[in-house]
Amino acid sequence: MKLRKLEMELEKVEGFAAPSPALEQYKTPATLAASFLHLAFMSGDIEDQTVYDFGCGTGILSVGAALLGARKVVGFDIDESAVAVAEKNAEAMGVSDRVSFIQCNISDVSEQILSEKLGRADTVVMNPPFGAQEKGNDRPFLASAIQAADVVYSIHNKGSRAFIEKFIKPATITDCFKTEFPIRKTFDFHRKEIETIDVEIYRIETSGIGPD
Ligand SMILES: C[S@@+](CC[C@H](N)C(=O)[O-])C[C@H]1O[C@@H](n2cnc3c(N)ncnc32)[C@H](O)[C@@H]1O
Repeated sequence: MKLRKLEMELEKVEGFAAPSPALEQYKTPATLAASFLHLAFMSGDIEDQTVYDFGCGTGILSVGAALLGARKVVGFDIDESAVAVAEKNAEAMGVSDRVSFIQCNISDVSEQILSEKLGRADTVVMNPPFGAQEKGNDRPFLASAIQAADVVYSIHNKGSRAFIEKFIKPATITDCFKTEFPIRKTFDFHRKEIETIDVEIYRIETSGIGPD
């Protein structure tokens, strides 16, 4: 599927009914979600692959991965109500045969892999909390992602490279793409209708690190 078509499809994905600031529930805009997934697709990390979406929210990245030909997609989110919307989105977008969702804390995913409930994926895609509400909220996402798949795509605040490089060792960053994230006014503390922040998309190779 071409980038523009994917973007148009992802515009149809419903967002959070009552977003939580503590969980940093910002839906990734369709333009950014489409270009993020397209990057992964062009590197051969989506089509025919098993893809996990960490902090899936209402499922925009899960649905997009399925539209780009992922064999199987599993989205994980701590918020039951977000998972319920994600399930409806997958159904409405005609991909529910290949996409499922699990309500859990992301820190518990490697335990589930260890207990073989899940197994490892080929690729993790994620737009984790940036730690704007509580510093370090992105850490459990990175820690679980490098255990869960061979390749990880993750969106972070501009200037995160040194921290990520150190945190994920012995996994390595293979690519970093700079882009913008337009965040619509979602919470009372947001002053502008749209606040655009500079972000970086990282591609990480884990060389098969798995749960200990
Ligand atoms: C920035 S939103 C991204 C949502 C969605 N992936 C998207 O791209 O639109 C981050 C998501 O992480 C989820 N989240 C936050 N902390 C979590 C945790 N400890 N375990 C699982 N999910 C968590 C939130 O509920 C939220 O849906």
